[in-house]
Amino acid sequence: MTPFGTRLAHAIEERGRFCVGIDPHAALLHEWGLDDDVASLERFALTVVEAVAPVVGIVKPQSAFYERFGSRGIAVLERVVEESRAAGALVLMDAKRGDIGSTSQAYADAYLDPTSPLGCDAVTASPYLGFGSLDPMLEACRRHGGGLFVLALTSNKEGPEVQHARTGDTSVAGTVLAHLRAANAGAEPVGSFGAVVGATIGDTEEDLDVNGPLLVPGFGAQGGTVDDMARIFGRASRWALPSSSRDVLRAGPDVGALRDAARRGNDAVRGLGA
Ligand SMILES: O=C(O)c1cc(=O)[nH]c(=O)n1[C@@H]1O[C@H](COP(=O)(O)O)[C@@H](O)[C@H]1O
Repeated sequence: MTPFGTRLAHAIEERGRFCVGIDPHAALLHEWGLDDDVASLERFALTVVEAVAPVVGIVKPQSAFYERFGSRGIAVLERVVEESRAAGALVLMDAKRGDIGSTSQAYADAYLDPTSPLGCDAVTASPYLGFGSLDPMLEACRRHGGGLFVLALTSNKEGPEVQHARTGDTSVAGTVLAHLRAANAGAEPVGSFGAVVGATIGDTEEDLDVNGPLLVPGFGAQGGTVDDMARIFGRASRWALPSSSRDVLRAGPDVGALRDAARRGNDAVRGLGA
């Protein structure tokens, strides 16, 4: 199986680096003139897939917005995964999973095994039970050509209390980044193990070059700009995936308007890393 890093590099080359988040917020369902029920969830999510999955390199459904409808919401999420991949987009499941190793194995089986109903190209993970607890997910990525995006410096204002905490000279975020750098050592053109670094974090002294992709949420609705990303990421922006949900989704429900919004986002970040 071709490694995720290689597949991602092709996707960026062919379609661009912009990632669209498929997050059916209750407020957005309302803005689209829909009810807050599972039929509306399905209409919303599949309209977004139809509009953006044929044109962007990667989409990121946030699992929580589907989970809140129970098993029927998860069934919609399965269709989002399947139809996005059929339209040629990579699917990054935003589930932010992390647990003791034996349970991490079950998360790996759920999201990274291609035979699973929710099998995706990549998944987000939380390292706060210790980076080593994610080993079953890393191993599944190696086996199946999947990718993992591990929280390092998140876009929310509460993140620093944990992520900037230091032991000796090293911050929690620095430790996560060092583990990712080791996991990606020697990979070409880029590794399969990415970091999540918000567009809103401001200047950082951490070395963001992990020879892996950087998922960069916080672009758009949370205030992050292209200039911020160019400044914060420097040469690491070569593999940055700026991600936006609400900013694009507000353009719906018209398929053409949604697609235009995705194209505008893609164009805006094209020059990053040049
Ligand atoms: O992992 C993520 O995607 C993520 C990490 C982070 O640090 N901040 C963050 O906002 N996210 C996710 O990115 C999306 C941001 O949505 P918008 O603010 O609407 O663009 C949501 O799905 C968040 O859960």
